[in-house]
Amino acid sequence: RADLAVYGITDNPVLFSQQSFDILIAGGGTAGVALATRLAATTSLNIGIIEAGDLIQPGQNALVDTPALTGQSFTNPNLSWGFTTSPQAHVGTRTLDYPRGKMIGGSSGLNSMAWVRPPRQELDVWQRLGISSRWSWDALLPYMMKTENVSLGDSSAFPGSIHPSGYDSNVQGRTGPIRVGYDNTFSVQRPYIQSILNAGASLNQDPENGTNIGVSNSQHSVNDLTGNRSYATTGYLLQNQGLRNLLVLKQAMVSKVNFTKTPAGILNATGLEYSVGGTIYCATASREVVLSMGVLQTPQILELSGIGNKTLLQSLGITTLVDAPTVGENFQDHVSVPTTFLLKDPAPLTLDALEFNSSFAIEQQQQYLDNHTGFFTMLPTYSYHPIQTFFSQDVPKLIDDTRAELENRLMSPFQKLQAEIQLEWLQNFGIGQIEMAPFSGGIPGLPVPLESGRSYISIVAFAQHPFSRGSVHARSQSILDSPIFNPNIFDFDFDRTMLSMGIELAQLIAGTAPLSDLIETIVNPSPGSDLESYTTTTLGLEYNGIGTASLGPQNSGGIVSDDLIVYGTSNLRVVDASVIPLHLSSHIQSVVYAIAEQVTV
Ligand SMILES: Cc1cc2nc3c(=O)[nH]c(=O)nc-3n(C[C@H](O)[C@H](O)[C@H](O)COP(=O)(O)OP(=O)(O)OC[C@H]3O[C@@H](n4cnc5c(N)ncnc54)[C@H](O)[C@@H]3O)c2cc1C
Repeated sequence: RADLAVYGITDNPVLFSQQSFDILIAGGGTAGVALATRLAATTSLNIGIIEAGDLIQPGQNALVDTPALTGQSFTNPNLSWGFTTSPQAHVGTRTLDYPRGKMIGGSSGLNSMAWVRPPRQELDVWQRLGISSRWSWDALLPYMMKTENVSLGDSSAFPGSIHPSGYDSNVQGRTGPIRVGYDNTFSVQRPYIQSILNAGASLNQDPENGTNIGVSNSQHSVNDLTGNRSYATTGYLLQNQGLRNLLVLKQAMVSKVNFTKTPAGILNATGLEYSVGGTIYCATASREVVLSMGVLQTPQILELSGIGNKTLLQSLGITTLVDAPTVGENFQDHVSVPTTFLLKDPAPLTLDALEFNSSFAIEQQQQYLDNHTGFFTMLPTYSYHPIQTFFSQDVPKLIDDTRAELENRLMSPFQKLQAEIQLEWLQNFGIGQIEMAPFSGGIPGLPVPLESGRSYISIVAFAQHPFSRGSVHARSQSILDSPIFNPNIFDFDFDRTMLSMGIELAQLIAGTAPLSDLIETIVNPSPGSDLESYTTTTLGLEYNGIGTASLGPQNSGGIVSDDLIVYGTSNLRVVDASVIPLHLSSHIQSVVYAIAEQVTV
């Protein structure tokens, strides 16, 4: 097979349309870039990617590179799509921001870099949903390892940790494209860790080995050689720029998948339609088309291409090619609530000091430039806990209440099965229900504002297995109109209860020595305030959305088969976070990369 006439990265839509591709990928994000680069490097297939965002070169934008600046890019229109939810009925009609990466590398260039391995049980349970063991822990582990290059670093700073001597090369990858480091800069995280252990949490020396319960030295997708983010662009694409069978078109919007129909009525994807500056172009693929546009836009493009709920498509004036009522349904994400505590003066140095102590900020900037370490590389520590660890007395009532809530609901068989599994998990000591993450510093925008010149610790609780299910659907026939996105937050009271427990747990940790010795007072929620209204105004999503083009049998609501092919088509595949059927007690980028790594064509 001849190589492409042009390869690398281009912004020329005409040149792109003239190439002979075997495979076209819509969306050059986390999964899209990982998949394209692997396929191009290991096969002779000609691969094209169409990405709406730009290429951000290493060193070009500190908001992408610098760990401690994570969060500042979330609403930056040059880097993020900046989606907003529909008004949320159960939280006072609030709308919430929902950032998604808009650049080559997608959300891997925007995210908070937590690198977490999900637990074995939570992947293996997919088989109960009718999904093949091809997606089990044992099957995915080699790919989770293949994507990572874990650097041991100096983790002796972490209280109680035996790394690197506890490092297990049977489960940790050492040669993959994404550089992963252990945290090595701690400020108030250190007393926090001692306090959460003193409050009853366990220490986990080996969280990558199938059980992630307890406190461990956290990993992040940060390159310890540069102190910068490691992501799909730097790890996969820029390392493979010489591949003559890979071409990326940047700053172009995919607007539709083109199909022909076989005599048997099966759709055959022939290529993609895309627009640049209002002009429509087409590129063709002789073998297959892959959708990797992420959890909100993959279902949107399916619908715009005629695959979705027939009634909805009719209302938008779109001809239905495959009636697939569950496209865009089954959305799940973790929900979170923050607490903040004012530290006594003189306080330990926190990230707040970068704002009010200019000599410290200059010193840290220099350390970051010289040694690639220090406060500019600092990210939150995270840990996972079953509710039994801290709230065992509440579990029986919680289960009864949730069961009663479920009995009154109209649910699809797929949802019912998921809910049954989640109920069982409430009695399972190996399933994390609450993630706790301490941030060294205050969080702006909460009801009680930050006092300048003072230092804080913030503790955020994240519910890992909400029962609520949301949806995302096309708003119109145009890809330029953002989809209607309803995460349906707190549709189940269970989810609210989890966050109330999270606030209680944060207060327990902050009230336990040695952290308690450092704290002057709790600031948010303010003492005596109404917790329900506090949670309503301050809750957030964790941006780990999944499930909108789910793996699963077609007759129970799955959109893609075990090989990720969309039902009703012969060669349209979805490879991104949309295919994950049931939420995991972990951040998910490591799983998204592994899914892309596992695809063979
Ligand atoms: C703010 C934030 C923080 C997060 N924090 C963490 C974390 O700390 N740890 C963790 O593990 N996970 C985290 N996540 C989740 C994780 O990053 C994502 O789940 C994962 O990156 C999703 O990968 P994806 O391939 O599904 O989609 P993406 O990486 O989002 O890729 C989709 C790509 O498609 C492109 N695209 C969309 N529509 C079009 C179109 N019409 N035409 C052309 N291109 C298009 C987008 O621009 C994007 O590049 C976070 C996510 C966000 C957004």
